[in-house]
Amino acid sequence: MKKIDVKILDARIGSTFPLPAYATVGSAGLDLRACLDTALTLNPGETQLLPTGLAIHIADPSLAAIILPRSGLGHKHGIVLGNLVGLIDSDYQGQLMVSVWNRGQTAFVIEPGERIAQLVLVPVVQAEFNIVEDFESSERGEGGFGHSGRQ
Ligand SMILES: O=c1ccn([C@H]2C[C@H](O)[C@@H](COP(=O)(O)OP(=O)(O)OP(=O)(O)O)O2)c(=O)[nH]1
Ligand SMILES: [Mg+2]
Repeated sequence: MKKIDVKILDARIGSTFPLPAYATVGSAGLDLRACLDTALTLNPGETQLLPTGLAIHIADPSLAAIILPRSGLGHKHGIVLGNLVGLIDSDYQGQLMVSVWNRGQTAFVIEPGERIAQLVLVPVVQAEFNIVEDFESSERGEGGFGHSGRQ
């Protein structure tokens, strides 16, 4: 398994709150916890930036991490991400932050240490632009945005 440097910024991580870990052998995501001192009420429509108590340094430019909502929180409680998806650059060394957005109709209470989102490591290809006048033609060409219909 790939090793990634992590700094524990809040002493509760690794003691009161477990360090993020894959829940099963096939898990893609590592759950991130809300490093809060007290419970936080997120009112309908409200967005808050929450600390996770962790910093990672991915270091390898061919990797990044994305922060995704947890499906249960998103589907059942309307708790998703204010930025929809978070992207963690391989050279970012600051605290992992989670923008939580209550897109639902009822207030939701986030408890200290609650798992609020998940982190997924993904491969990245960095590309440079090669400027051309015309592309070699493709089957799709410029068709897009539903040009092939719905069925
Ligand atoms: O949900 C998120 C999204 C981003 N970040 C951190 C890691 C990322 O590498 C950095 C910058 O994110 P991004 O490039 O998406 O934000 P920006 O608005 O373009 O800020 P910047 O000007 O710092 O690049 O913020 C988080 O901690 N959580
Ligand atoms: Mg940016």
